[in-house]
Amino acid sequence: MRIEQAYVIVTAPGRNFVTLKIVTDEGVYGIGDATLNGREQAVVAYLEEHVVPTLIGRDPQRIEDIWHYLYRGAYWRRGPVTMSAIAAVDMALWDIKAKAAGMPLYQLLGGKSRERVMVYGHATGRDIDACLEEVARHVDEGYRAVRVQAGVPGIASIYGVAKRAGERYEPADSDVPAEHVWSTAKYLNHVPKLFAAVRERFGDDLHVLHDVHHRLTPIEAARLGKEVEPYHLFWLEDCVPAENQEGFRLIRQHTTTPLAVGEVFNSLYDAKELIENQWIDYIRASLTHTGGITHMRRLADLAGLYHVRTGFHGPTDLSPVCLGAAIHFDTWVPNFGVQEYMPHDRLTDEVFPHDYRFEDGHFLVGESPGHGVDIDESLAARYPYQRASLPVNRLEDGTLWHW
Ligand SMILES: O=C(O)[C@H](O)[C@@H](O)[C@H](O)[C@H](O)CO
Ligand SMILES: [Mg+2]
Repeated sequence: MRIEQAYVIVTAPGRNFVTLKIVTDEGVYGIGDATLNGREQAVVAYLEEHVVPTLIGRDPQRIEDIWHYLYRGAYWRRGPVTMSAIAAVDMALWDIKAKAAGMPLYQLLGGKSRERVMVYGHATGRDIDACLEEVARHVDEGYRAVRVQAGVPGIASIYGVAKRAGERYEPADSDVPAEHVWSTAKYLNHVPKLFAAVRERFGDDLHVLHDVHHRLTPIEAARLGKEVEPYHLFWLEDCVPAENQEGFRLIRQHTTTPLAVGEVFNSLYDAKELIENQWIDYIRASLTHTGGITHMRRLADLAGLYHVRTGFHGPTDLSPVCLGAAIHFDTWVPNFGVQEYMPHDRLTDEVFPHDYRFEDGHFLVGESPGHGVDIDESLAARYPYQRASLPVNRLEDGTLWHW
Protein backbone atom coordinates (compact mmCIF):
# COMPACT_ATOMS: atom_id res chain seq x y z
CA MET A 1 0.00 0.00 0.00
CA ARG A 2 1.32 3.51 -0.85
CA ILE A 3 0.19 7.07 -0.07
CA GLU A 4 -0.98 8.47 -3.38
CA GLN A 5 -2.50 11.79 -2.30
CA ALA A 6 -2.57 13.98 0.80
CA TYR A 7 -4.34 17.32 1.00
CA VAL A 8 -5.71 19.82 3.50
CA ILE A 9 -9.39 20.79 3.70
CA VAL A 10 -10.19 24.07 5.47
CA THR A 11 -13.85 24.60 6.22
CA ALA A 12 -15.81 26.87 8.54
CA PRO A 13 -19.34 25.48 9.21
CA GLY A 14 -19.94 27.76 12.21
CA ARG A 15 -16.21 27.95 13.04
CA ASN A 16 -12.87 27.12 11.37
CA PHE A 17 -11.66 23.52 11.08
CA VAL A 18 -8.58 22.09 9.37
CA THR A 19 -8.65 18.47 8.17
CA LEU A 20 -5.93 16.42 6.49
CA LYS A 21 -7.03 13.67 4.10
CA ILE A 22 -4.60 10.91 3.06
CA VAL A 23 -5.56 8.66 0.13
CA THR A 24 -3.79 5.37 -0.65
CA ASP A 25 -3.25 3.63 -3.98
CA GLU A 26 -5.71 0.96 -2.79
CA GLY A 27 -8.48 3.55 -2.47
CA VAL A 28 -8.58 3.45 1.35
CA TYR A 29 -8.35 6.96 2.84
CA GLY A 30 -8.03 8.36 6.33
CA ILE A 31 -8.64 11.81 7.82
CA GLY A 32 -7.08 13.65 10.75
CA ASP A 33 -7.94 16.85 12.63
CA ALA A 34 -5.34 19.66 12.48
CA THR A 35 -7.41 22.47 14.01
CA LEU A 36 -5.46 24.89 16.23
CA ASN A 37 -7.93 27.53 17.37
CA GLY A 38 -6.88 31.01 16.19
CA ARG A 39 -3.76 29.65 14.44
CA GLU A 40 -5.42 27.44 11.81
CA GLN A 41 -3.54 28.81 8.79
CA ALA A 42 -0.17 28.24 10.47
CA VAL A 43 -0.90 24.51 10.59
CA VAL A 44 -2.23 24.55 7.01
CA ALA A 45 1.06 26.08 5.81
CA TYR A 46 3.13 23.63 7.86
CA LEU A 47 1.25 20.67 6.43
CA GLU A 48 1.16 21.83 2.81
CA GLU A 49 4.74 23.15 2.67
CA HIS A 50 6.68 20.79 4.94
CA VAL A 51 4.69 17.58 5.49
CA VAL A 52 2.49 16.62 2.52
CA PRO A 53 5.37 16.53 -0.03
CA THR A 54 7.25 14.05 2.21
CA LEU A 55 4.26 11.66 2.52
CA ILE A 56 3.64 10.84 -1.14
CA GLY A 57 4.82 7.32 -2.03
CA ARG A 58 5.32 6.22 1.61
CA ASP A 59 3.79 3.07 3.07
CA PRO A 60 0.88 4.35 5.25
CA GLN A 61 1.13 1.25 7.46
CA ARG A 62 4.45 2.49 8.88
CA ILE A 63 2.76 4.77 11.40
CA GLU A 64 5.56 4.73 13.98
CA ASP A 65 8.29 5.40 11.39
CA ILE A 66 6.34 8.27 9.82
CA TRP A 67 5.69 9.76 13.30
CA HIS A 68 9.42 9.85 14.08
CA TYR A 69 10.24 11.03 10.57
CA LEU A 70 7.99 14.06 11.16
CA TYR A 71 9.05 14.58 14.81
CA ARG A 72 12.81 13.93 14.86
CA GLY A 73 13.15 14.82 11.20
CA ALA A 74 11.67 18.31 11.75
CA TYR A 75 14.75 19.23 13.81
CA TRP A 76 12.67 22.04 15.37
CA ARG A 77 10.82 19.70 17.70
CA ARG A 78 7.50 20.16 19.51
CA GLY A 79 5.27 23.23 19.64
CA PRO A 80 1.51 23.41 18.93
CA VAL A 81 1.80 23.95 15.16
CA THR A 82 4.23 21.10 14.50
CA MET A 83 2.48 18.66 16.84
CA SER A 84 -0.97 19.46 15.42
CA ALA A 85 0.35 18.74 11.93
CA ILE A 86 1.95 15.48 13.08
CA ALA A 87 -1.28 14.59 14.91
CA ALA A 88 -3.38 15.01 11.76
CA VAL A 89 -1.10 12.66 9.81
CA ASP A 90 -1.09 10.17 12.69
CA MET A 91 -4.89 10.22 13.14
CA ALA A 92 -5.37 9.70 9.38
CA LEU A 93 -2.88 6.78 9.28
CA TRP A 94 -4.56 5.02 12.22
CA ASP A 95 -7.89 5.56 10.44
CA ILE A 96 -6.45 3.91 7.31
CA LYS A 97 -4.92 1.02 9.24
CA ALA A 98 -8.17 0.27 11.07
CA LYS A 99 -10.20 0.50 7.85
CA ALA A 100 -7.75 -1.80 6.06
CA ALA A 101 -8.06 -4.25 8.99
CA GLY A 102 -11.86 -3.93 8.82
CA MET A 103 -12.17 -2.97 12.49
CA PRO A 104 -13.11 0.03 14.63
CA LEU A 105 -10.04 1.88 15.91
CA TYR A 106 -10.59 0.90 19.56
CA GLN A 107 -10.12 -2.77 18.61
CA LEU A 108 -6.74 -1.97 17.05
CA LEU A 109 -5.69 -0.15 20.24
CA GLY A 110 -6.47 -3.15 22.43
CA GLY A 111 -10.23 -3.52 22.62
CA LYS A 112 -12.85 -2.15 24.98
CA SER A 113 -12.00 -1.34 28.59
CA ARG A 114 -15.56 0.00 29.07
CA GLU A 115 -18.88 -0.10 27.25
CA ARG A 116 -19.39 3.66 27.30
CA VAL A 117 -17.46 6.83 28.05
CA MET A 118 -18.57 9.35 30.69
CA VAL A 119 -18.58 12.95 29.44
CA TYR A 120 -18.87 16.35 31.07
CA GLY A 121 -20.89 19.18 29.58
CA HIS A 122 -20.52 22.95 29.95
CA ALA A 123 -22.99 24.89 32.11
CA THR A 124 -22.39 28.62 31.90
CA GLY A 125 -24.30 31.70 33.08
CA ARG A 126 -23.89 35.45 33.40
CA ASP A 127 -24.56 35.01 37.14
CA ILE A 128 -25.06 32.17 39.61
CA ASP A 129 -28.81 31.83 39.06
CA ALA A 130 -28.46 31.67 35.27
CA CYS A 131 -25.67 29.14 35.66
CA LEU A 132 -27.77 26.93 37.96
CA GLU A 133 -30.48 26.80 35.28
CA GLU A 134 -27.90 25.56 32.78
CA VAL A 135 -26.67 22.93 35.28
CA ALA A 136 -30.30 21.82 35.68
CA ARG A 137 -30.67 21.55 31.87
CA HIS A 138 -27.60 19.31 31.70
CA VAL A 139 -28.85 17.14 34.56
CA ASP A 140 -32.19 16.77 32.75
CA GLU A 141 -30.28 15.71 29.62
CA GLY A 142 -28.62 12.94 31.59
CA TYR A 143 -25.15 14.37 32.19
CA ARG A 144 -23.39 12.86 35.20
CA ALA A 145 -20.69 15.54 35.10
CA VAL A 146 -20.98 19.27 34.42
CA ARG A 147 -18.37 22.01 34.18
CA VAL A 148 -19.64 25.12 35.92
CA GLN A 149 -18.53 28.61 34.82
CA ALA A 150 -20.35 31.79 35.83
CA GLY A 151 -19.87 35.51 35.41
CA VAL A 152 -18.19 37.36 38.30
CA PRO A 153 -19.69 40.63 39.64
CA GLY A 154 -17.47 43.51 38.58
CA ILE A 155 -15.87 41.64 35.65
CA ALA A 156 -17.45 42.59 32.30
CA SER A 157 -16.56 39.52 30.21
CA ILE A 158 -15.07 36.33 31.52
CA TYR A 159 -13.76 33.04 30.14
CA GLY A 160 -16.23 30.27 29.61
CA VAL A 161 -19.51 32.20 29.68
CA ALA A 162 -21.61 32.30 26.51
CA LYS A 163 -22.88 35.71 25.39
CA ARG A 164 -26.51 34.60 25.67
CA ALA A 165 -28.15 31.90 27.83
CA GLY A 166 -28.20 28.48 26.24
CA GLU A 167 -25.75 29.53 23.51
CA ARG A 168 -22.50 27.66 23.00
CA TYR A 169 -19.35 29.43 24.16
CA GLU A 170 -16.98 30.10 21.23
CA PRO A 171 -13.97 32.10 22.44
CA ALA A 172 -12.45 32.84 19.01
CA ASP A 173 -15.01 35.54 18.33
CA SER A 174 -13.24 38.38 16.52
CA ASP A 175 -10.90 39.04 13.60
CA VAL A 176 -8.17 40.39 15.89
CA PRO A 177 -8.12 39.52 19.61
CA ALA A 178 -10.79 41.09 21.77
CA GLU A 179 -9.44 42.51 25.04
CA HIS A 180 -10.92 41.29 28.33
CA VAL A 181 -10.26 42.75 31.79
CA TRP A 182 -9.62 40.44 34.74
CA SER A 183 -9.65 40.70 38.54
CA THR A 184 -8.25 37.77 40.52
CA ALA A 185 -9.57 39.23 43.77
CA LYS A 186 -13.16 39.49 42.52
CA TYR A 187 -12.93 36.01 41.00
CA LEU A 188 -11.53 34.34 44.13
CA ASN A 189 -14.16 35.94 46.35
CA HIS A 190 -16.96 34.72 44.08
CA VAL A 191 -16.20 31.15 42.97
CA PRO A 192 -16.73 29.41 46.34
CA LYS A 193 -20.22 30.98 46.46
CA LEU A 194 -20.95 29.47 43.03
CA PHE A 195 -20.11 25.95 44.18
CA ALA A 196 -21.93 26.34 47.48
CA ALA A 197 -25.04 27.18 45.42
CA VAL A 198 -24.49 24.21 43.07
CA ARG A 199 -24.19 21.73 45.95
CA GLU A 200 -27.14 23.32 47.77
CA ARG A 201 -29.40 22.79 44.76
CA PHE A 202 -28.03 19.59 43.18
CA GLY A 203 -26.60 17.66 46.14
CA ASP A 204 -23.33 15.72 46.29
CA ASP A 205 -23.65 13.08 43.55
CA LEU A 206 -23.31 15.30 40.48
CA HIS A 207 -19.67 15.55 39.32
CA VAL A 208 -18.84 19.27 39.08
CA LEU A 209 -15.75 20.68 37.39
CA HIS A 210 -14.30 24.17 37.00
CA ASP A 211 -11.79 25.74 34.63
CA VAL A 212 -9.60 28.53 36.04
CA HIS A 213 -8.02 28.97 32.63
CA HIS A 214 -4.43 29.68 33.72
CA ARG A 215 -5.19 32.86 35.68
CA LEU A 216 -3.92 32.31 39.20
CA THR A 217 -0.54 32.14 40.91
CA PRO A 218 0.21 28.92 42.81
CA ILE A 219 -0.65 30.37 46.24
CA GLU A 220 -3.92 31.82 44.87
CA ALA A 221 -4.74 28.42 43.36
CA ALA A 222 -3.94 26.81 46.72
CA ARG A 223 -6.43 29.17 48.37
CA LEU A 224 -9.14 28.39 45.80
CA GLY A 225 -8.49 24.63 46.01
CA LYS A 226 -8.85 24.75 49.80
CA GLU A 227 -11.98 26.93 49.75
CA VAL A 228 -13.83 24.63 47.34
CA GLU A 229 -12.86 21.40 49.18
CA PRO A 230 -16.27 21.25 50.93
CA TYR A 231 -17.87 21.02 47.45
CA HIS A 232 -15.83 17.97 46.31
CA LEU A 233 -15.02 19.11 42.75
CA PHE A 234 -14.25 16.39 40.22
CA TRP A 235 -11.38 18.66 39.16
CA LEU A 236 -10.05 22.22 39.15
CA GLU A 237 -8.56 22.80 35.70
CA ASP A 238 -5.64 24.89 34.50
CA CYS A 239 -5.38 26.75 37.79
CA VAL A 240 -1.94 28.16 36.91
CA PRO A 241 0.07 28.38 33.66
CA ALA A 242 2.00 25.11 33.54
CA GLU A 243 5.24 26.04 31.82
CA ASN A 244 6.66 26.01 35.35
CA GLN A 245 5.49 22.53 36.32
CA GLU A 246 7.07 23.03 39.76
CA GLY A 247 4.30 25.53 40.56
CA PHE A 248 1.92 22.63 41.09
CA ARG A 249 4.01 21.30 44.01
CA LEU A 250 2.90 24.23 46.16
CA ILE A 251 -0.78 23.85 45.21
CA ARG A 252 -0.63 20.14 45.98
CA GLN A 253 0.77 20.80 49.45
CA HIS A 254 -2.32 22.84 50.38
CA THR A 255 -5.36 21.16 48.91
CA THR A 256 -6.98 17.80 48.14
CA THR A 257 -9.09 19.26 45.32
CA PRO A 258 -8.17 17.15 42.25
CA LEU A 259 -6.15 19.05 39.61
CA ALA A 260 -6.37 18.80 35.82
CA VAL A 261 -4.04 20.40 33.29
CA GLY A 262 -2.78 20.03 29.77
CA GLU A 263 -5.08 21.28 27.02
CA VAL A 264 -2.30 23.60 25.80
CA PHE A 265 0.35 20.86 26.05
CA ASN A 266 1.75 19.39 22.87
CA SER A 267 4.05 16.64 24.04
CA LEU A 268 4.44 14.31 27.01
CA TYR A 269 7.51 16.32 28.03
CA ASP A 270 5.16 19.17 28.99
CA ALA A 271 3.59 16.87 31.59
CA LYS A 272 6.44 14.55 32.63
CA GLU A 273 7.35 16.34 35.92
CA LEU A 274 3.69 16.91 36.82
CA ILE A 275 2.92 13.23 36.38
CA GLU A 276 6.07 11.74 37.94
CA ASN A 277 5.61 13.93 41.05
CA GLN A 278 1.87 13.18 41.16
CA TRP A 279 1.15 16.89 41.20
CA ILE A 280 -1.93 16.38 39.01
CA ASP A 281 -4.82 13.91 38.79
CA TYR A 282 -6.00 14.30 35.17
CA ILE A 283 -4.11 15.03 31.95
CA ARG A 284 -6.11 17.16 29.50
CA ALA A 285 -3.93 16.94 26.38
CA SER A 286 -5.88 16.37 23.14
CA LEU A 287 -5.10 13.99 20.28
CA THR A 288 -4.99 16.92 17.84
CA HIS A 289 -2.53 19.12 19.74
CA THR A 290 -0.29 16.37 21.19
CA GLY A 291 0.98 14.47 18.20
CA GLY A 292 -1.99 12.14 17.71
CA ILE A 293 -2.72 8.60 18.90
CA THR A 294 0.87 7.35 18.69
CA HIS A 295 2.17 9.96 21.15
CA MET A 296 -0.91 10.12 23.34
CA ARG A 297 -0.69 6.37 24.00
CA ARG A 298 2.78 6.93 25.48
CA LEU A 299 1.54 9.89 27.53
CA ALA A 300 -1.47 7.91 28.81
CA ASP A 301 0.75 4.97 29.78
CA LEU A 302 3.17 7.25 31.66
CA ALA A 303 0.21 8.86 33.42
CA GLY A 304 -1.17 5.45 34.36
CA LEU A 305 2.03 4.60 36.28
CA TYR A 306 1.29 7.54 38.63
CA HIS A 307 -2.50 7.26 39.16
CA VAL A 308 -3.15 10.04 36.64
CA ARG A 309 -6.20 9.61 34.41
CA THR A 310 -7.12 11.02 31.01
CA GLY A 311 -9.56 13.91 30.65
CA PHE A 312 -9.30 14.80 26.97
CA HIS A 313 -9.88 18.38 25.88
CA GLY A 314 -13.05 18.34 23.78
CA PRO A 315 -14.38 21.85 22.98
CA THR A 316 -16.13 22.76 19.74
CA ASP A 317 -12.80 24.07 18.42
CA LEU A 318 -11.59 20.50 18.01
CA SER A 319 -13.43 18.93 15.08
CA PRO A 320 -15.66 15.83 15.18
CA VAL A 321 -12.66 13.98 13.68
CA CYS A 322 -10.68 14.58 16.88
CA LEU A 323 -13.73 13.81 19.03
CA GLY A 324 -14.43 10.59 17.14
CA ALA A 325 -10.84 9.38 17.47
CA ALA A 326 -10.83 10.43 21.13
CA ILE A 327 -13.91 8.33 21.88
CA HIS A 328 -12.14 5.26 20.48
CA PHE A 329 -9.09 6.09 22.61
CA ASP A 330 -11.33 6.69 25.67
CA THR A 331 -13.05 3.34 25.08
CA TRP A 332 -9.70 1.53 25.16
CA VAL A 333 -7.41 3.44 27.55
CA PRO A 334 -7.15 1.68 30.95
CA ASN A 335 -6.72 4.92 32.96
CA PHE A 336 -9.69 6.78 31.52
CA GLY A 337 -11.10 9.67 33.57
CA VAL A 338 -13.66 11.69 31.64
CA GLN A 339 -14.21 13.16 28.15
CA GLU A 340 -15.06 16.82 27.63
CA TYR A 341 -18.08 17.31 25.35
CA MET A 342 -19.32 20.58 23.86
CA PRO A 343 -21.84 19.57 21.19
CA HIS A 344 -20.85 20.82 17.72
CA ASP A 345 -23.56 22.70 15.86
CA ARG A 346 -25.75 21.09 13.22
CA LEU A 347 -23.76 22.46 10.26
CA THR A 348 -20.54 21.01 11.66
CA ASP A 349 -22.13 17.59 12.19
CA GLU A 350 -23.38 17.67 8.58
CA VAL A 351 -19.90 18.41 7.23
CA PHE A 352 -18.40 15.69 9.47
CA PRO A 353 -20.78 12.69 9.48
CA HIS A 354 -19.89 10.30 12.31
CA ASP A 355 -21.04 7.12 14.08
CA TYR A 356 -20.37 8.04 17.72
CA ARG A 357 -23.44 8.87 19.71
CA PHE A 358 -24.26 10.70 22.96
CA GLU A 359 -26.69 8.92 25.27
CA ASP A 360 -27.53 9.28 28.97
CA GLY A 361 -24.45 11.32 29.87
CA HIS A 362 -22.05 9.08 27.98
CA PHE A 363 -20.60 8.52 24.52
CA LEU A 364 -21.08 5.20 22.78
CA VAL A 365 -18.33 4.40 20.31
CA GLY A 366 -19.28 3.38 16.77
CA GLU A 367 -18.45 0.00 15.20
CA SER A 368 -17.58 1.09 11.64
CA PRO A 369 -13.97 0.48 10.55
CA GLY A 370 -11.61 3.34 11.40
CA HIS A 371 -12.40 6.21 13.78
CA GLY A 372 -15.90 6.48 12.38
CA VAL A 373 -15.80 10.09 11.16
CA ASP A 374 -15.82 11.32 7.56
CA ILE A 375 -15.83 14.69 5.81
CA ASP A 376 -18.31 15.74 3.12
CA GLU A 377 -15.90 17.69 0.91
CA SER A 378 -18.54 19.31 -1.32
CA LEU A 379 -20.46 20.56 1.72
CA ALA A 380 -17.19 21.66 3.37
CA ALA A 381 -16.40 23.79 0.32
CA ARG A 382 -19.47 25.92 0.99
CA TYR A 383 -17.99 27.32 4.23
CA PRO A 384 -14.85 29.39 3.58
CA TYR A 385 -12.29 30.17 6.26
CA GLN A 386 -12.64 33.45 8.11
CA ARG A 387 -9.94 34.50 10.55
CA ALA A 388 -11.10 34.32 14.17
CA SER A 389 -8.81 35.10 17.09
CA LEU A 390 -8.88 34.16 20.74
CA PRO A 391 -9.11 37.09 23.18
CA VAL A 392 -6.29 38.52 25.29
CA ASN A 393 -6.68 39.36 28.95
CA ARG A 394 -5.48 42.33 30.97
CA LEU A 395 -5.50 43.03 34.70
CA GLU A 396 -7.40 46.11 35.80
CA ASP A 397 -4.14 48.08 35.79
CA GLY A 398 -3.55 47.14 32.13
CA THR A 399 -0.98 44.38 32.68
CA LEU A 400 -1.25 41.80 29.90
CA TRP A 401 -2.27 38.70 31.82
CA HIS A 402 -3.10 35.04 31.05
CA TRP A 403 -6.31 34.49 29.11
O1 LIG B 1 -11.54 23.57 28.84
C1 LIG B 1 -11.73 23.93 27.67
O2 LIG B 1 -12.53 23.43 26.87
C2 LIG B 1 -10.87 25.00 27.12
O3 LIG B 1 -10.32 25.78 28.16
C3 LIG B 1 -11.46 25.81 26.03
O4 LIG B 1 -12.58 26.52 26.45
C4 LIG B 1 -10.41 26.71 25.44
O5 LIG B 1 -10.50 27.99 25.95
C5 LIG B 1 -10.52 26.70 23.95
O6 LIG B 1 -10.43 25.36 23.55
C6 LIG B 1 -9.43 27.53 23.31
O7 LIG B 1 -9.52 27.39 21.93
MG1 LIG C 1 -9.84 24.41 29.70
